[in-house]
Amino acid sequence: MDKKVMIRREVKSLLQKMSQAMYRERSACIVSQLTGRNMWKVAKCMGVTKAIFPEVDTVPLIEQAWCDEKEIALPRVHMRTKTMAFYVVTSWDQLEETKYGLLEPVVSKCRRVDEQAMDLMIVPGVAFTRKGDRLGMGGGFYDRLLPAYRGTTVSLCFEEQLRRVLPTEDHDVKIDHVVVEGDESG
Ligand SMILES: Nc1nc2c(c(=O)[nH]1)N(C=O)[C@@H](CNc1ccc(C(=O)N[C@@H](CCC(=O)O)C(=O)O)cc1)CN2
Ligand SMILES: Nc1ncnc2c1ncn2[C@@H]1O[C@H](COP(=O)(O)OP(=O)(O)OP(=O)(O)O)[C@@H](O)[C@H]1O
Repeated sequence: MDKKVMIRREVKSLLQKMSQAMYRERSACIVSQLTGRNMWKVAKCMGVTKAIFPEVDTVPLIEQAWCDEKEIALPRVHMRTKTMAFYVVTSWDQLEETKYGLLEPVVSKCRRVDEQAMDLMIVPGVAFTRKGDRLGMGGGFYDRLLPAYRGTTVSLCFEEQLRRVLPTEDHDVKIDHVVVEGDESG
């Protein structure tokens, strides 16, 4: 079996054991590690996805951003071109479930924001290394987006998602910071 497919399965089955309550609690803890850091404090406009299990839950992150009066933008994917466009979201009713099981902005209710205008991109993934290698869901969306992006990138990582090594390809873009569960926040 393809190595990437195998790792995605492994990580999912490791995290599947977690209860919903635990998932929320552990995610909130990782999010607070991020919000304690300088990169969060200085960020004015951030890109983030509505997480899908086993990704770290981003609900507390989105609500903290609203609290802190930071702009938060979510992507809408274009499957045919494998590209994404980001829209500033200010309340949950601006999101809708789309055909890929994602929760995405309703274009008519939100303002489009260019990726160049964002200063912190929270990049989703299934597995990471401390060096910033990332294995995603497999669309290659972020590998296409990130070369043109100039701001900081960060990913949120449960212990079970951390790997010593991951298979990499030439097009893969490294993440600047991986916030690993349980690490000292600096
Ligand atoms: N929570 C979350 N949202 C995210 C991402 C993510 O990793 N996590 N993405 C990160 O990139 C983008 C969406 N990535 C996706 C990747 C694959 C498929 C998917 O369903 N693929 C099908 C084939 C679809 C097709 O080509 O027609 C499949 O794998 O069977 C959907 C979304 C944007 N939103
Ligand atoms: N910059 C790129 N240009 C063209 N094709 C790309 C690029 N990046 C990735 N791809 C293609 O997209 C597919 C998925 O790539 P990959 O497995 O690296 O995705 P991923 O990083 O796991 O997913 P995602 O970025 O959506 O979270 C592969 O077929 C890959 O060749």
